[in-house]
Amino acid sequence: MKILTAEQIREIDLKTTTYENISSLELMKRASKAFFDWFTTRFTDKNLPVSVFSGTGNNGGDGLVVARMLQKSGYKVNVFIVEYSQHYSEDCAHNVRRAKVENIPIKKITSTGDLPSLSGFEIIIDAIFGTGLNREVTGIAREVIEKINRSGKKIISIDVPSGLSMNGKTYFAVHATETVTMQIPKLALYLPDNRNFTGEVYLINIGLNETAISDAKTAFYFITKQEIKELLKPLDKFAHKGTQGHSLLIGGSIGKMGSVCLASRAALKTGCGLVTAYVPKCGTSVLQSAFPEAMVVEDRNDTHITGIDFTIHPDAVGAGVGLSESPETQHAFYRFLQQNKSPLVIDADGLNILSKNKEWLALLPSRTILTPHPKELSRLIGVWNEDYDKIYKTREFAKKYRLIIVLKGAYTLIIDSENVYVNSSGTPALATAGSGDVLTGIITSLLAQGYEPLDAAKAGVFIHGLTANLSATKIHARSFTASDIIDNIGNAYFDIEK
Ligand SMILES: NC(=O)C1=CN([C@@H]2O[C@H](COP(=O)(O)OP(=O)(O)OC[C@H]3O[C@@H](n4cnc5c(N)ncnc54)[C@H](OP(=O)(O)O)[C@@H]3O)[C@@H](O)[C@H]2O)[C@H](O)CC1
Ligand SMILES: [K+]
Repeated sequence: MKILTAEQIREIDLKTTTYENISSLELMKRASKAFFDWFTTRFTDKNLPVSVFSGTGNNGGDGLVVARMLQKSGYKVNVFIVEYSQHYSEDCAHNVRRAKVENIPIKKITSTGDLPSLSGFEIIIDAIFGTGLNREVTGIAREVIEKINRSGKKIISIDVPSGLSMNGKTYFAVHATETVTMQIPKLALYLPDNRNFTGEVYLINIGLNETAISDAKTAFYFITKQEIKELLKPLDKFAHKGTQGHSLLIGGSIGKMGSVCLASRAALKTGCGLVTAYVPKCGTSVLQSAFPEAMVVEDRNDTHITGIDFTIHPDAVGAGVGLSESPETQHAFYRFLQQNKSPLVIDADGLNILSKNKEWLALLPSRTILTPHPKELSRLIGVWNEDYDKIYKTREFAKKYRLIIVLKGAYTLIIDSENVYVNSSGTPALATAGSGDVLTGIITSLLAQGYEPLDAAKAGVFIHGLTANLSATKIHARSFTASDIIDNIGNAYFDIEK
């Protein structure tokens, strides 16, 4: 699914009205009806007093249409027009007139004295600014947003939280509980810096013209379940362990053997046929008892890896989990990188070793997958000012070394030399020890099964996140563990293939 800019969305609006011969008012009604349907399926108590804060543009127009629909269906609605401009868009002005005819309580807010008390409302619908925001919020609009943010009420933002910048850092905006955006994902809605403004983000279909959308060019994409369903290979009925790929996980050191167990279990649960773990001697009995399905090749050293030598021919390698950064391990890792030709995933200490030896990045096979969290990324590419800067620097880095970067976060990003993919699955429950080790195992397994690296990264990240969505009502987010991720990989496959 494409992620587009505000300008591109405005263009698609225009094309939709032209191609389908409908007015912009009709399109506004379509968008508002989609929001109304979303809202009324969640908030069924019509006695719940709702306040709609509308601006003077088309976002405000949406708010007014929604207010009219809510009142018509029996909800108690009050509209407050935040008159930050004397200029009303045509469609907004039309709906102000209609709302007055329909006796909807409307109050204009033009100065501080007009600020209403919010104590009587349970829900605030934020329709002050949408994607037309083009400068910092000041004046009465700022005062209203400050008051809304202090109210402690549930705030549902139409399209985007008012004040959210579409193409740079946002310093001030509505702190929405939920944001219900019109069909096209906007990058700003999925950036870590903006998490406090967007709340939970929902996409609603408003029937924009598909041709207009497909004509739009972008380098930003939103990974959807449908896309992953289409890229998953069917299981060959004559499959046997020799044909389903052989994953090799390299890592572990004294006290950090669990990471290799988790990565190895995850690899097998993701469907590869064979798993081998390359570990220091201290890890052999740990692996063999914790995860008997894995084969083990042990290093000559007891506590950490000092020479990565093996005779097997893995279809993919996942290296770095629990590896440690001891000098002998670094040297062993260097020699491994010099001779490795298998598709490769590098995580954790493997990334930190690369950060200390950046010239080794040139040894990585093309389309090697690195899976840093933001701290590990900053050690690789240096610091960044804000999320947009981070994305562009990461894409440059991916381009320079022909890599795929899986940048873990609330919305994990997958960045290669051209494009940026935003993962749509996952919950905060994934922020748990070993979650990254499991992701390494999942992606290594998909690589071993023959998926192209970019597909392996996208499917791996989506499946990893989906396990948390599927567990959300069964396992409390606080007690969701890395092993729960592994135990739910099969359920994720069922859910995707459904
Ligand atoms: N396809 C869709 O997604 C559809 C979305 N719709 C809704 O339309 C809005 C976008 O509406 P737009 O009229 O372009 O702009 P806004 O309503 O977001 O803003 C209104 C005007 O406010 C001015 N502005 C911008 N920044 C500020 C500021 N900081 N302070 C004061 N005023 C500001 C600006 O006008 P200027 O002339 O002053 O530049 C804005 O135009 C979208 O978000 C959806 O909610 C459609 O309803 C249907 C299709
Ligand atoms: K809004």
